[in-house]
Amino acid sequence: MSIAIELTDIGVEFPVGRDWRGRVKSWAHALNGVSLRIARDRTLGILGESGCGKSTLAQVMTGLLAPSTGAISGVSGAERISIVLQDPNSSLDPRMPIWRIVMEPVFLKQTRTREDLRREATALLVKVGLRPEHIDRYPHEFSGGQRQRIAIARALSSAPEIIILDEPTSALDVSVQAQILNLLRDLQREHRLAYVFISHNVSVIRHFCDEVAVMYLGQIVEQGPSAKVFAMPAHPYTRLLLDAVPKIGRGRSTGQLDETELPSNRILPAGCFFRSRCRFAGAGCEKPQPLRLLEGNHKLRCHKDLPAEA
Ligand SMILES: Nc1ncnc2c1ncn2[C@@H]1O[C@H](COP(=O)(O)OP(=O)(O)OP(=O)(O)O)[C@@H](O)[C@H]1O
Repeated sequence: MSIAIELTDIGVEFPVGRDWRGRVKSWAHALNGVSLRIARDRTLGILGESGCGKSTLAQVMTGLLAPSTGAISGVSGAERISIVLQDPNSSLDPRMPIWRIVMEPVFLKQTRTREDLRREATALLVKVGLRPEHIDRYPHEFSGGQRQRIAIARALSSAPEIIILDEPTSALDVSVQAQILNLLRDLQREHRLAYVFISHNVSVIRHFCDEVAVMYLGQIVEQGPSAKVFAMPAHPYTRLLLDAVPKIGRGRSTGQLDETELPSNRILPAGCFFRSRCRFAGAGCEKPQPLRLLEGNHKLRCHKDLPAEA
C-alpha cells in the first residue's frame, strides 16, 4: 500500500486572549497527539462533533497551519493536496468566470497560454459532469450541486495526490449528495486519489470511507476499517455518536449528543478526555489512555473491553 501522507503525534495550540503585557492568557488545545497514515486509492473518514478539531487537522495537512508539535511526512504543499469545502457558494469567487476559478490553483504558476488553460478547464469541467460551454459563465448561474462539481474540478486542476473533502455534501440535497459521492468515487479510481473525508454525518462516512478515525477533543479515540468500527464500535464515545443517529424502525434515538457537554479544550481533562461524559467511567480512567491495537488494525483509546451490546 503506498502511503500518501503520514502524520505523527501532531499537536496544535491556539493562543486565546492576552494580558496587558501581551502574554498569552491561555491556549486552546485543538489537536492532541494525532497520528494518521493515508494511503493512495483509499478514503479515510474523520468523524466527530463540532469543535473536535476536524478542520484544524485539514489545515495542518494542507500546510496552511504549522503544527505546534509532531511531524508530517509524504506529500506536502498545496500542489499535492487540494481541498473541497462544504459551502460551494462561498468558496467560488462570484466575479470570476468558471474557467478562471477552475484553474485558480495553478494560474499564477503556469507558463501556459490562456487558451491552454481554457482548454484544460474545459476538460476538467467535462470530467466532473458539466458542459464545455459552461467555462465562460459565473458561479451564480449554477445550482448548489453544479457549484460543488466546479469546486471539485478546481481541486483536480493541480493534479493532487490527496483531496481533503471537508463536509463536501452537507450543504446539498440528499439526491444531489449521492451524485457528488458517485462522482468522487469515479475520480478516485481514475486518478488513484487518497481522500480525507471530514464529516459529522455518520451515515455518509459509513458508506463512503474505507477507514474511519473518530475524534474527541482533538484526539483520535478510535480508528480502523469502517466495516469493523461501525459493526463493532469499541469506544463509548463512538457508541454514543452512532446511537445519536436515528435508526429506521427503531424509534427515536436514545443517545442524543449535547454539544454543550463537550469539555473546554483550554484546560484538558487529566486522564481519559471522555471521562466526564462516559457512563462506563471508573477505576483506571484517571490515567491517560494510549491508543491500543485490537484485532484487524482496529485501534482504541480506552482500557476497557465493553460488552458487545452495552
Ligand atoms: N484560530 C483559532 N483560535 C483559537 N481557537 C481556535 C482557532 N481555530 C480553532 N480553534 C479551536 O480549536 C478547536 C477545534 O476547532 P476546529 O474548527 O478544528 O473544529 P471542527 O471539528 O472542525 O469543528 P466544526 O465541525 O464546527 O467545523 C475548537 O475548540 C476551536 O474553538
